[in-house]
Order: sequence, then structure tokens, then C-alpha cells
Amino acid sequence: MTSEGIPSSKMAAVNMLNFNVGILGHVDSGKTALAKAVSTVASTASFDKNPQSQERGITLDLGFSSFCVDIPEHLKRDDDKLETLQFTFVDCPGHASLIKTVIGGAQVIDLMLLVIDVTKGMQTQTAECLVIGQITCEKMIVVLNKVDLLSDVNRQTTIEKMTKRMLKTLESTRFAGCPVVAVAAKPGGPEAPDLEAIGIEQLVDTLKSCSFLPKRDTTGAFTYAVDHCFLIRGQGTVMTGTVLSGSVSVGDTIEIAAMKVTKKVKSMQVFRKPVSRAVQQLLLCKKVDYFRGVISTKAKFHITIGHETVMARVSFFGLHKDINDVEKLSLDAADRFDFSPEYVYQDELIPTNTKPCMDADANGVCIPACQFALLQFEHQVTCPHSCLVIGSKLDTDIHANVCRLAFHGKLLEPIVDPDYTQTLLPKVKVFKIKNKEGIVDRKVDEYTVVCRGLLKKESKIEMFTGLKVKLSTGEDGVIEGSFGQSGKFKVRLPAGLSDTASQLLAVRGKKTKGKGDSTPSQDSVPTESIKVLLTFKRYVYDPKKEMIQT
Ligand SMILES: Nc1nc2c(ncn2[C@@H]2O[C@H](COP(=O)(O)OP(=O)(O)OP(=O)(O)O)[C@@H](O)[C@H]2O)c(=O)[nH]1
Repeated sequence: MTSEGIPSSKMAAVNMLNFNVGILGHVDSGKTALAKAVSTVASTASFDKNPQSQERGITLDLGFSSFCVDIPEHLKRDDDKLETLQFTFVDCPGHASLIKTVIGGAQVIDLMLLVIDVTKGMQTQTAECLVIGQITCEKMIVVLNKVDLLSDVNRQTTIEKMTKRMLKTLESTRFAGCPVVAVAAKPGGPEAPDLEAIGIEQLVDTLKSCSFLPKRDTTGAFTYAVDHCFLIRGQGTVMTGTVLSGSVSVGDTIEIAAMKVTKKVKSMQVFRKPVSRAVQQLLLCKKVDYFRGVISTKAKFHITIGHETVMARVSFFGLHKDINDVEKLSLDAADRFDFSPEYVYQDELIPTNTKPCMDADANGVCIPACQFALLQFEHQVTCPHSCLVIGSKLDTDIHANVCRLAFHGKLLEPIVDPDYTQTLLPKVKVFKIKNKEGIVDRKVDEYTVVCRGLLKKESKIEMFTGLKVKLSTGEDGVIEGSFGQSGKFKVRLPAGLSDTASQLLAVRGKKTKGKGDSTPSQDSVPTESIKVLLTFKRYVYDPKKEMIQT
């Protein structure tokens, strides 16, 4: 197995620093044209080479390309020998239906180029890309493209107006005051193939000054997000992608978890140059979320981890105030959270606030405390430790003009299904405390009563066998097992029935006997019914389907 053209290229030579730049924006804003204008090296899947892309006239998957410059002064360190700065461009699709690919691509970027068609301004997917950028990367440059389409007379004023408008929009985001560069990536459009791009030099200068030393962590298990996979005759299977965590060297054996196979790494390349080692690339951030829909517990969301998007049921459970882990949301969005306060995380009872505790930061932006969530995936997904998790509602109508990204977070602890592997069992204890109430139906003897109304007819009573209950007359009991087929069950009372309970049950017995019916109906139940109360913990995730008594 070889890993050709690994774009985000960790692996570069020791004297080269790789910096990943995502190119995002609304469909047809000119992202691919910009990638082409600014790059000198193309990978296998760049510049819409995919025949389907050419047929449909839109970018369908991620395209990787690069160019190198001398290492800028501000990145030079006395103790290192960095000579070259390589910008790797990740050209993302712009069509609304391809947002999963954009989210996947954006998770490997350090800086985002937000491309805007200067004749159109902010469009729906521009806004969505801005949200993705806020979640995934640290810096942004706005690129106003197609300035050649503006008349000579109005060009400068239109660029200035659009720049002001963009900076106003970005004021409340982490990209406030970011650079705005005007370009024409492909002046004249498709009809003028030979015209030289305008403004690229200024863009390159801005890129150089905005570059920084990205955080790279080579520790932890090796996890690789594959974006393309194909066969090369004589070489075998080639996978291109990005290292999300850990590192890998030629000769290492890697596991492809989804296929349950292991393979040996034969060779690796970055933009066709052989390398011997690859390390992690991902930068983890948490940003503003503008989702306007309802985020309710137990609802299903599309969850994206790396390049994979899987449906999962999301259970929110409690609040935790940790200033380092704070997420900013508008009050409007935060108010729509449906919190379930009774959950417990690792034996610690979570505060029972029903609304997030609100703080305001220096700018008056409301900051709700962090929210724990349990994700139950519909099928297995490979998750690197502490990876970025983005939840979205991708079934929303793409013409609805709304943001589909709902929430984001960091993976805290994986819970592996024991059916898949015996090596890891759930460590996280997430359960809900449940109270159930029924009534004592009749006395069998001094130490046994039959109860009903607590469990449904179809409930598996054996799951409740052995759990402790309490009668409203004070006796403690233990569920012994089912009685008949209608949801009734026997309760054993180790200390026996109290006199009060015996009397109440005797009165009741007489009333029902008079009607000639050995099983009292609901109407014949006297008002003095004895209640049976059960309190237990139910796991939100419980592969063994255990009931745990509080
Ligand atoms: N006039 C003019 N046309 C441009 C410019 N840049 C791109 N175009 C044209 O705009 C159209 C879309 O360009 P692309 O680069 O494919 O746009 P894109 O944003 O990558 O498109 P998707 O990835 O499908 O969203 C093409 O016909 C380009 O020739 C420019 O600077 N000026």
C-alpha cells in the first residue's frame, strides 16, 4: 500500500513547513480557478480533473494543489533549519449538496480563503462556509473574485464597498479585521483561456504574512482520513488523504478499520515527492454556530468526523462550565437547546439547570456553558482521539437559505460496541434516573404481594427482577418475577406486610369478592390503594441492557 500525493502533507522534508489553505465559497465563485491561478503543483484529484466534474461543470470532490515560497522571516527560528513554506490548497466544492465534502476538507486546514464573486456578494453557501471556517480554522482571508467583470469606472468603488460590507459582517466573528484581497482568477471567464490572473501576487503576499506555525501533534494512534483511493498497476492500492493523528512510517502495518484488514505501507509521497514519515495535521478549534433549527435531545443528526459523515442519535446530558471549553452562540440559538438535566456523567450528578448558565464575554456575546452529548452512530466510524465532531441537518432543503450546521465539539471518550471488539468496554457511565409507580393488586401471603400498573404488558419483567421497590405504606420489597401475561409482577417483602397494609388489602379483597370477580378491575380499586414505587438508573447507552438500581 502506498500513500501517494498525501496533500496535507505532513510528511514533507525536514526543511519544509507545510501549511494547509482551504478554498471555500459559494458555487461558481471561482474557487477552482483561484486554486489553478495560485498553484504550481497539482495532485491527482485537482482542478476538477474528475470526468463527472467536467461534465457537470462543478467541483465534486476535494482538489489538492500546492506552491512553495522561501520561509518568511516571522516563521524562522534560531534552532530550526526551515527553508521552504509549502502552501497546500484544498479546493472544496461549492454546491450546497456537497457540504459533507466541504466539512471533511475543512477539518485539515489551517487558514481559509473565503472566495466571493464580487458581482454577487455574500450568498447562502458563503455564509455556511464562514460557519465551517469558524469551527475548523484559525485565520481567514476574504478573496473578492471576478473583479474583471466590474466596469473600469466603478471597479475601485465597488471593491471598497464590498470590502467594507464584508468587514462589517465579520465584526462579530473570530475573523474580525481579516485581510480582504481583490482578484480576477480567470479574467474573461471560460471564453478567454489565455488572460493572466489579476491580484495573485498580492494574495500570495497576504498568505505569507498570515502564515503561522500550525500545531502538529505526532503522538497518539495513527489515524488517516482517506479522500481518494485507486489502483495503480504495478504499485497496488493508492490512498490519498490526511493524517488526523499520530504518525506513520514506510514499513509500518496499518489497519483499515472499516474493512477489518491490515496492510503494510510500501511507500509514501507528498505531491509526488517520496517521504518516509507522515505526522498529524489537524488543528482543533471551536467556534460560533448560527443554526436556527431546534437541537433537541434524542434527535438524529449527520455527524462528520474527518471525511466520514454518519447519522447518529444525539442525547444531550447536562451542563459543565469550563471556561477553556466554552462555545459561543447567539442567545437565540442557545435558547432553542432542549436540555435533559437528569443525566449523570461518570458518577457525577450534572447540575439540574434547565437552561444553560449564561455569561457574557467582553463583547457582550452570550456564552452558554459546555454541553455533554452522547452520540449513538448508525454504523461504525473511525474516530481519532479528541477529534473534531460536527453535527448538521443535511436533510434540510438546500434551497431553504438556512445554515445546516448545528453544533460542534471534541470527542471526549469513545465507547466501543462490545459486539465489534472485546478489548474496549464502555467506560463512560451515562444514565437517566427513572421513577415508576404502580399499585399493589393483592396479597398472596404475609411476605408476597402482586402488583400492577408499573410496567407495560410488553415489558420484559425479567429485566426488572431483583430491583428494590418501596410500598407507600413503608415496606421495602424486591421484584421477584412476572405474574401472568398482563404486566403484573410479584414483590417479595422480606419484613412482611405491615398491619396498615394488611388491613387496606383486606378491605379491598372484600369489595372485590362481593362483585364475584377474583381479579379486581380498575374501577373496583379503592381510593386507599397501596402504591408501589420503583427508582432505577437506565443507561442511555447500554450494550448489556442492564438495569442499575440507584
Ligand atoms: N470573468 C471571470 N470569470 C471567472 C473568474 N474566475 C472564475 N470564473 C469563471 O466562473 C466559473 C466558475 O469558476 P470555477 O472556478 O469553476 O468556480 P468554483 O467556485 O470552483 O465552482 P464550484 O467548485 O463548482 O463551486 C467558470 O466559468 C470560470 O471560468 C474570474 O476571475 N473572472
